[in-house]
Amino acid sequence: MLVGVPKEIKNHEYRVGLTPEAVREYCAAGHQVIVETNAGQGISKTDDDYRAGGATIVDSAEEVFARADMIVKVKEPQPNEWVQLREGQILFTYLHLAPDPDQAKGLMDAGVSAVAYETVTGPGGGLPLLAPMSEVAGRLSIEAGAMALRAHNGGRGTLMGGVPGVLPAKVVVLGGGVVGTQAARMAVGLGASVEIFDKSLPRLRQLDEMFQGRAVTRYSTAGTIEQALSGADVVIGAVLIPGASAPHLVPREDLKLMKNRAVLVDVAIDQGGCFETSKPTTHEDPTYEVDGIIHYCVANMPGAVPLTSSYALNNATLPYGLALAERGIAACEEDPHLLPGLNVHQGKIVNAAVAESLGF
Ligand SMILES: NC(=O)C1=CN([C@@H]2O[C@H](COP(=O)(O)OP(=O)(O)OC[C@H]3O[C@@H](n4cnc5c(N)ncnc54)[C@H](O)[C@@H]3O)[C@@H](O)[C@H]2O)C=CC1
Ligand SMILES: CC(=O)C(=O)O
Ligand SMILES: [Mg+2]
Repeated sequence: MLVGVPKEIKNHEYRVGLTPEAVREYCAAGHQVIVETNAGQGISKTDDDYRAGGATIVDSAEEVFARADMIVKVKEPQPNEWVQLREGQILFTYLHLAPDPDQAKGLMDAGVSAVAYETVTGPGGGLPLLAPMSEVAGRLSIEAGAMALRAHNGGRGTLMGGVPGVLPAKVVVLGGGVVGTQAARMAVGLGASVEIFDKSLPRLRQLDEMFQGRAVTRYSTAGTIEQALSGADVVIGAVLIPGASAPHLVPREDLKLMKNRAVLVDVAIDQGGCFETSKPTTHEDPTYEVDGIIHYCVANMPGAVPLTSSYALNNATLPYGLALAERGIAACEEDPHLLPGLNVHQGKIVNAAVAESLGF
């Protein structure tokens, strides 16, 4: 198969769909890979590094989209990319279609077969192609929250770990999955006081074991979340219902329960966000304020640490990408875990949770 890698074009997105090492694996398996010139610039990989892996470098994204049988990307295609996709072509990337009907329509109109990283499932449960970026974003969320708490950034001016004689910040984590666990680990490491909320009792039990009292767990209801908001300096939004738009766990009226200039970091923004007042922001202008509360809602957080993120992503996507390159879209029919990844095919949304969430 001819596999194509365009340079990412989303705001401050420096990751790349395939690393030179991954290109080498595709080529060793008998595939050809074309890479847009400078696609690896954000991870300090040159065109020569890609050539050494076996790739052919082409001058434009247009050429990649026109020639490749499968496009491997990181972020959802942007409007000028939708129109270059075509029937019979495979797109393998993050899509997050549930809160994005315009993109869904663009991909349906293009006729492309689009496999979304975030809805591929794992043999032991979980979302193996979302997990590595959730690890990155979870860890980054505490750095983002700590930065936003600083006075010159509009925040309350609380230091995460406090100092002897002064209380640490209180961090409330909504959702104790991959993002939430990594966020809690970083917050605990900085010495913050940490509460983790989830709806799954088995998950809360695992977290209780894991943190050994350094973070406390709470069952997630509207009432318990309201109680936690009043003391919070930073709230991390990390819930997920796979394929669906995130539930709004904090309505606007609850912002008044919070301390002035506290911070909300909505990692779940790519699924629409779990705070009513969230709207996607970019690395260029990551925060805004509503009712005295600072909101950080960057939808491609791992793009800020592209070296770590591109390698972590490729480690997870490589076997699935190779299967698609080998067997085409039939690989989805043959693998019950890759099948839920197929979101768009022959002009239709074919993942039930995504279709339902879009109202299609
Ligand atoms: N903004 C960004 O750059 C990035 C965003 N993400 C997003 O972060 C979100 C979380 O991802 P993961 O941690 O991998 O998901 P996950 O599936 O590992 O964890 C989600 C957790 O939320 C819990 N949950 C569901 N409903 C809940 C409720 N009402 N209250 C409390 N907990 C609830 C689930 O039980 C589960 O433990 C996703 O939307 C994902 O797309 C992930 C990576 C990067
Ligand atoms: C998961 C996702 O949306 C990201 O890594 O940007
Ligand atoms: Mg995202």
